Amino acid sequence: MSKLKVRNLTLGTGQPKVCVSLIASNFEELFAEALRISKMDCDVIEWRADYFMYVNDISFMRKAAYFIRYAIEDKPLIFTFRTLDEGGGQDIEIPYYFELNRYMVHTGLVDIIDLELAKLVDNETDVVQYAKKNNVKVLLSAHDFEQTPSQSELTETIFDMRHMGADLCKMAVMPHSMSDVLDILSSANHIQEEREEIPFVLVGMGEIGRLTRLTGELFGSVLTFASSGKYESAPGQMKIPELRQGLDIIGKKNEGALFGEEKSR
Ligand SMILES: O=C1C[C@@](O)(C(=O)O)C[C@@H](O)[C@@H]1O
Repeated sequence: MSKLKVRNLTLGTGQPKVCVSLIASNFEELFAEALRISKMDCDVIEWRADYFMYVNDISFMRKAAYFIRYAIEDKPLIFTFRTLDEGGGQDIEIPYYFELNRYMVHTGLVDIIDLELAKLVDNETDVVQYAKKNNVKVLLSAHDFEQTPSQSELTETIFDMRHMGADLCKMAVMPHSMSDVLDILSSANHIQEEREEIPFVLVGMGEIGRLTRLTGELFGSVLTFASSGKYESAPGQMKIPELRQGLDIIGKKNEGALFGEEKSR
């Protein structure tokens, strides 16, 4: 598993790190949720800004980001604006999508920006280079809420993301059968075996996809998303205690001799 260091956290060692999404529509809710989530047993926080009603006001966005950073202290923060096409809460104009991400990099308050691969393929932007120049990591993502693409499509998409400069590559898709789940896991296994240097996340959403949220230590996904207890940012997310329990059971800690590694969390 390839390693990616963000603040004091190293993704890609031991168990997948647990991320909770911060969802709020107004300032009052944002304050309350940021403080509540900051006390949870998670490793990373994702601000899903597509649920925030002031997203078109850049100075409000800066204030909101300041408050989140204050509340979560030193925890790594992913800035995500998820568009409707990919299961998000609202849309914004494409030029503003890039401007907003650029601006979040500029504030120095976020550690990772999540950019949708499809937006980068279809539009000219220097936001990836800008983030890298400013030491903000780039997560490229793709979502399919309808189906699970073939195993080779999953794998190739992750490789394409890496090729386009992603520090972290993520796909979340919808399985409808256990053979879809196996395709997701097989693709993950292939990526970890063939391209060990790529930090990635492959998620199967929905109830039957849950297995993929638990098996990162075995199949290479470096991050897993949990429900905040109040909101799920995608179907199939578990609450943190049950997710942690599952990660402990499925992880390698009982197989030290077999895997030849020390458990680390
Ligand atoms: O891309 C992802 C993964 C996710 O869709 C999930 O399935 O847990 C949840 C989203 O908030 C996040 O941006």
